[in-house]
Amino acid sequence: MKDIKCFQKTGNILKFEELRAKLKINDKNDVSPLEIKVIDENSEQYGISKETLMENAGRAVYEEIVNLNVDFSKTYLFCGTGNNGGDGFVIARHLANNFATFVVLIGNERKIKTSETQRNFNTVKNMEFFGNLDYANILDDERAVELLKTIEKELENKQNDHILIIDAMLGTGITGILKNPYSTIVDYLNVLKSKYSKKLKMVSVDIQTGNLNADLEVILHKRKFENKNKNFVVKDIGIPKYIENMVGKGDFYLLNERKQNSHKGQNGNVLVIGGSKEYHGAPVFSALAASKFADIVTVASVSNVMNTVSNYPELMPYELTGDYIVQNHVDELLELSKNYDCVVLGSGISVNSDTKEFVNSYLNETNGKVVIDADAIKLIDYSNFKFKNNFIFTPHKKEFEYIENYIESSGFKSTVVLKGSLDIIFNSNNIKMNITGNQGMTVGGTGDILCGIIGAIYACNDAFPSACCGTYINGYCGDLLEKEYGYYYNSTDIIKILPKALKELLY
Ligand SMILES: NC(=O)C1=CN([C@@H]2O[C@H](COP(=O)(O)OP(=O)(O)OC[C@H]3O[C@@H](n4cnc5c(N)ncnc54)[C@H](O)[C@@H]3O)[C@@H](O)[C@H]2O)[C@H](O)CC1
Ligand SMILES: [K+]
Repeated sequence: MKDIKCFQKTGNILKFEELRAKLKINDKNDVSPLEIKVIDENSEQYGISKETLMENAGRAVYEEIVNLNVDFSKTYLFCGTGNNGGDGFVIARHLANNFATFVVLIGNERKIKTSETQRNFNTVKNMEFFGNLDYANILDDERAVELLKTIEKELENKQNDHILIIDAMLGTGITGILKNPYSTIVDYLNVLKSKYSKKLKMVSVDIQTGNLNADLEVILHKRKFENKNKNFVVKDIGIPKYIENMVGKGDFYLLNERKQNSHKGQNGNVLVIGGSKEYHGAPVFSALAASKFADIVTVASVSNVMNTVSNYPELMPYELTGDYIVQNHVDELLELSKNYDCVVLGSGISVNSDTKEFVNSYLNETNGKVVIDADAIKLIDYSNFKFKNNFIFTPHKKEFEYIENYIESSGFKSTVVLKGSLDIIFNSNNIKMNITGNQGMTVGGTGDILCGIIGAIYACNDAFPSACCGTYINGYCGDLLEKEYGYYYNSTDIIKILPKALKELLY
């Protein structure tokens, strides 16, 4: 296992708590299978390993079995090849020291899904070798029925004995309807349960498999939307609370997969609106960053910016009249925006009064996705502004002061990335922090790059995961560069290393 990074105390951690309190965001009670996958992955990165989680999970279920206070004459563990089965192997290890234990693996021994499950499976096999437990492998219905018949005989013959079935077949990884031999096993077990309700106890690990009529669900870490049993207990498996607040590699599971066999434009069209007579580099940084991820990136700006854009054939130019982007351009740019999945607005746009009018009219009228950065944040007339849910703001500390007063209002529907040594990403329902990045990133242009990356991801994804993953990627690029060059890198280096970061982080 890799080392766990130790966080440094920064002022932003207090800000995080303050914002969380203001937004009244509590820990979630019920989670989806995808959310649990994110938590597991981030736990590995920032807290405890998946192996330890599996050990804690198995141990927690074992303790619940002991709590039943029944002297089982035999315990059977039905285990799948995924991590739910892995939890089952851990339980078997604990059970076998106290009860007659029989482990059943459903599926091919060579197709065990993860290293942590494999490790626990190997131990079970060793225990079989030394006679500490019994083991059988089931590949089809026929073998399953044969074994279930022997269990039925035991229930018939031994009048006063109790038998325990542990369901470690499938957990959060189940997709679609139950396949054979699982469905045959579940149906048969349900028949046995109805015939021998007193003598047979069935306990499900995490989630009961299919419509298994379990006596108890021992749920791990948090309730899942799939948990249906009236009898359940939620067991802690040692995931530190802060993990759920961290952006990590697990968050990338929340992004849509890049479309295979796709044609141009299906993986995002981004329009960057920014730049002015004075600032020509900023929108180009945003656009170049976006172009590493999106299919088509256009820069709409004034002629001065077009000169810079023309050095990069990967960018499409759209030239506007005059020296600044102003109110006169509103209709034209609203029309142009309709051809794009996401607009990145603000880099280098400057702060004159005509531009202010443009920014306010444009944001008032657009219904599209917009990432709002830099000067655009300063120019908004907040007293007449709607924080729409398709807006992502990317302010630094000073720019955030414009927004902060509005976040408690019920009309606050936007997503915000508050940049800092510890970035805080939030909307009205979620809040997370990101710790990638380093001092080298104080160099000019990193903010422009950040909003470009977020815009490109947002073109094909939801706002909150886009904001989280974009922020993580930007800092991750800095961390890759720091490893090689210390703090001696600039924004062009970040853009150059972006493809490597994307390759490493996207699933
Ligand atoms: N934080 C936690 O809560 C932890 C939970 N743990 C346990 O891990 C499982 C989830 O494990 P995973 O490997 O993702 O999935 P499964 O074990 O559920 O199996 C997936 C496996 O099953 C096959 N499959 C999927 N659908 C079907 C179907 N309809 N019919 C038949 N077979 C199916 C497919 O091959 C999949 O690969 C969680 O529930 C917990 O028990 C960790 O141990 C600790 C942390
Ligand atoms: K299960």
